[in-house]
Amino acid sequence: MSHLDNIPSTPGKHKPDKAFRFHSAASSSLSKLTLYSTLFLSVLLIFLLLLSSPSSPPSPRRHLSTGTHHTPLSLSHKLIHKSARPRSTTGHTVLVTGAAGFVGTHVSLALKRRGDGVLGLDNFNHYYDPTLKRARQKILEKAGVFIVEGDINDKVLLQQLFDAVLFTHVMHLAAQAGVRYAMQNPGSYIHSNIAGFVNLLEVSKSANPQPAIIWASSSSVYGLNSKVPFSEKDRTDQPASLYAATKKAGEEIAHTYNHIYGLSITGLRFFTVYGPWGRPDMAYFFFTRDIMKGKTITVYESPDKGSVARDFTYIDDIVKGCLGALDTAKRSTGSGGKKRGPAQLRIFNLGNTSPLPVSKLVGILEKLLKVKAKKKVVPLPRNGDVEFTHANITLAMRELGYKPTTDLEAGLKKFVKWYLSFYLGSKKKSSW
Ligand SMILES: O=C(O)[C@H]1O[C@H](OP(=O)(O)OP(=O)(O)OC[C@H]2O[C@@H](n3ccc(=O)[nH]c3=O)[C@H](O)[C@@H]2O)[C@H](O)[C@@H](O)[C@@H]1O
Repeated sequence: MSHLDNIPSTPGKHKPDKAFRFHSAASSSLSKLTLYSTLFLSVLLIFLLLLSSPSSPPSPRRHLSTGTHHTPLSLSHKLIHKSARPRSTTGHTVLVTGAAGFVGTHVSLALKRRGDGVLGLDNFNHYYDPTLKRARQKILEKAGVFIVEGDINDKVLLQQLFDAVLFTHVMHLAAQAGVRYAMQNPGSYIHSNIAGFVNLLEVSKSANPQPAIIWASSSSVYGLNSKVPFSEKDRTDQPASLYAATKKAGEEIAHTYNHIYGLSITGLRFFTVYGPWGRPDMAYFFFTRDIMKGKTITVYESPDKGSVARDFTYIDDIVKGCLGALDTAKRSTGSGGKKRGPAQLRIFNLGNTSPLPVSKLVGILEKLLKVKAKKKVVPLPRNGDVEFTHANITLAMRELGYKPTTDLEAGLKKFVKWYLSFYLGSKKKSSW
């Protein structure tokens, strides 16, 4: 018989035996004293805890963070409505996630400038220097775009935003970007690119009316394909990185939400986007920094000693593609979580159609910076990078009116001008 057999399954039904009753009588006054002291101390402790902890009001009343400071909801609401209000009744009302990111900032500005209402959302994470994100936020604030600081995984926050504003569109650009970083921090890709995306779609599908969704997929979904140029009809089932796998998963998830809930969804496969206010984790950006500092850069070459190549695409061209996708997006057909009919589901390549070797990128930077790069050429490591990318953009040209016009040299010239002015205070001012 184990000691557990003496413990009653239901409190109060246990009848103590004689020995137990004797022991109880002898120690009853001591037990009472201990009990009262414990009770008193517990009450005191709870009281002290209540006094010291900040009150955490229920979610609808909590404060929305505006980035640099916390603003009460009432004040945020004013800013939110002002930012999200289109200039005319024909304008769109767009939620831009990842608004303080590279593409997010450019797209938000373009939308606002042409008269659409834009509300930004960004978590200002530290994947790369957040001071750059804060600088982009300042530019957006000047243009009248307000960024709510928060994560796409925060369902309560998203719900608050959707309750406050009837978004016609969501431009979903928040993501964990970067191909190589996926080996260091795989969880962040699942968190943002899968869980965060699902969360956003959940809130969107329940909205009434549902917004149309335009979101950033990636050229990396073509993975190890060797047939070029990459067409939307090609297979995308051999990703070379976890990053690519999460973007591919996003495309399948988009299909599900379109199928079940009638959400109109357009995915855009961006091809190595570069330009002013770009991402410091990308090669063109840190090559510039390192060449300027006289630091050695590592240039990858393919196993056959050929150069690794990318279909580098300039940011202004990408912005036009994003706006084209938004303007041609049809309405979602569902409302309040119920599908009412088939809805639009699209996927487009947004590339430049003229891939160039990374060695060419380095050559252009050397010329623009007037500095000879210290190069170390190494075989492409197994780090998630693919050997080449090349977009077929026929579909985007036809459906979105997409037509890239900036070649790598012209685009890098604008980038270098911005870089020198932003980081070194060069007198040659960049456009914004
Ligand atoms: O097209 C895309 O979808 C992707 O484009 C970029 O990814 P990637 O093309 O790899 O851009 P970079 O990281 O800037 O690399 C550009 C080229 O430089 C090469 N590289 C990179 C780093 C390095 O140290 N040396 C080097 O030669 C890479 O192999 C690649 O060929 C972005 O980082 C991804 O977020 C995006 O999704």
